[in-house]
Amino acid sequence: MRYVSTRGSAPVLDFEQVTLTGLAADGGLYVPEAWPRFSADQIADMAGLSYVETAVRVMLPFVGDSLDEDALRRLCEQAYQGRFAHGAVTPLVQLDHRHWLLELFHGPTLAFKDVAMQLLGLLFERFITGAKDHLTVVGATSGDTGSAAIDALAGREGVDIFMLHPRGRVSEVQRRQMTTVLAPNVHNIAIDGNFDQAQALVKAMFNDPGFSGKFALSAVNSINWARLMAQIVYYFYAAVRLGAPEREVAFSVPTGNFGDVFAGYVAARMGLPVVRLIVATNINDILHRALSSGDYSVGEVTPTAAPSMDIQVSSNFERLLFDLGGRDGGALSAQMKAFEADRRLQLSNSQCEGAATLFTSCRVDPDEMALALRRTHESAGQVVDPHTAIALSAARSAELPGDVPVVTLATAHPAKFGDAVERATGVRPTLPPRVGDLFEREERYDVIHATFDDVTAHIAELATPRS
Ligand SMILES: Cc1ncc(COP(=O)(O)O)c(C=O)c1O
Ligand SMILES: N[C@@H](CCOP(=O)(O)O)C(=O)O
Repeated sequence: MRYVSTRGSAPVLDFEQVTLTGLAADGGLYVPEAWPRFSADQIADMAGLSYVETAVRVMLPFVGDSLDEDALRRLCEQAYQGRFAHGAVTPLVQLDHRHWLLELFHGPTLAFKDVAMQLLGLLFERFITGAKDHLTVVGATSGDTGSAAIDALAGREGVDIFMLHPRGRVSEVQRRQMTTVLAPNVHNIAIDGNFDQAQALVKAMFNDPGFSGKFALSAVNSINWARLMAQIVYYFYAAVRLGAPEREVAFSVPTGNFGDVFAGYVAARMGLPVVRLIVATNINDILHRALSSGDYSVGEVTPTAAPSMDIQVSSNFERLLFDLGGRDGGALSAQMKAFEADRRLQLSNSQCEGAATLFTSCRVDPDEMALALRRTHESAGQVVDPHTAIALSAARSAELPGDVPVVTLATAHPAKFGDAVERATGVRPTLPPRVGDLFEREERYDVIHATFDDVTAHIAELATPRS
């Protein structure tokens, strides 16, 4: 399998290279040259498989010559056996005759990011063993990517991680999950700004030849293809358990950086019978505007009770536009350059029509989010987190064909957002014992101005240059 950049001019890479590279040299994102496709029989054969075996089947076509099947299986066993608090890794919970929750928060840091990050940490370890250069991982987080990446990489040989988070705009649990990890290779940076600024700084580091020439940079955000690849698995795992390939399934996904829902899009392109992907946003609704009217224009980022979705510029939307626009790297490069200059982009008719065949979007405001939290608690006895509540609200209002089952992705444990959950339901969710004495631990992080020069100077002081 070979990977091409959405902007058409970066080198074509294999899976190992793409995992270590992060952002493409032309500023684009890597995608597989073609989507692998499973037949209905191959999907039917996934019935009854464990999570690990499903993961091997789904990911094998993507890893090419970089890993053989046994090596991939060993990595999946290491990532998913024993690291997740539920034997099914991502269990399905039925809410009523039609609605299901796909619980993605049973990993070590209580959010869906663990599913991909546990594997990514192992892939980094395998691919950098024996490499001459020390890896400098740079990332931006609105709360969950940071803690999951730090858990996966803390203490690993040959890699340092620098994680930028918007100061005061993540929940206290999220912040502590990052800042109480005191391993010497972990460096937390709080910036005075929002997630979009943090993400723009990280992309600027990759795009700056001086900085990216000096350090062997890599990414843990969903700009890294390997992150998305690992997230495709749970769409197959859930849909097959609900009767795919004979039965169609819809998914509702709380969306910020468009990574999770793009993984669902890839699953559909691979042959999974996904009848609809519901893109649920909070009031930071650029994706809802883009999908409902073609208007992808950046507004202010407004802090909400679902802070991990307080995002306007959604990295992975570029991957969708590339695929929907006939995979024309030159044309997309021009479209994205205009977007970067003007902060607005109008989707073409073919992009709008292509998106409409699979995606539905919904903007959920704070009252609707709180109502969904309360109703889910009262009617199904389930306490969900604010991000999940947004997707549940969207799932219940979407118009869908027949009696197709609707799976809402439960992306975080409610205890990560205890205050918001308690306000809506009166119930204070407790942190599971596996996160231990989070509130007693010492915190360590640096506060840095959100400028390229300040942040890169700070990283340059601590990182190991290329040899
Ligand atoms: C709990 C939670 N839900 C939803 C999202 C949105 O996911 P994505 O950025 O992949 O769209 C995030 C952040 O990524 C998150 O942390
Ligand atoms: N919501 C994310 C933001 C980063 O998204 P990613 O999927 O691109 O890593 C977070 O919680 O950090």
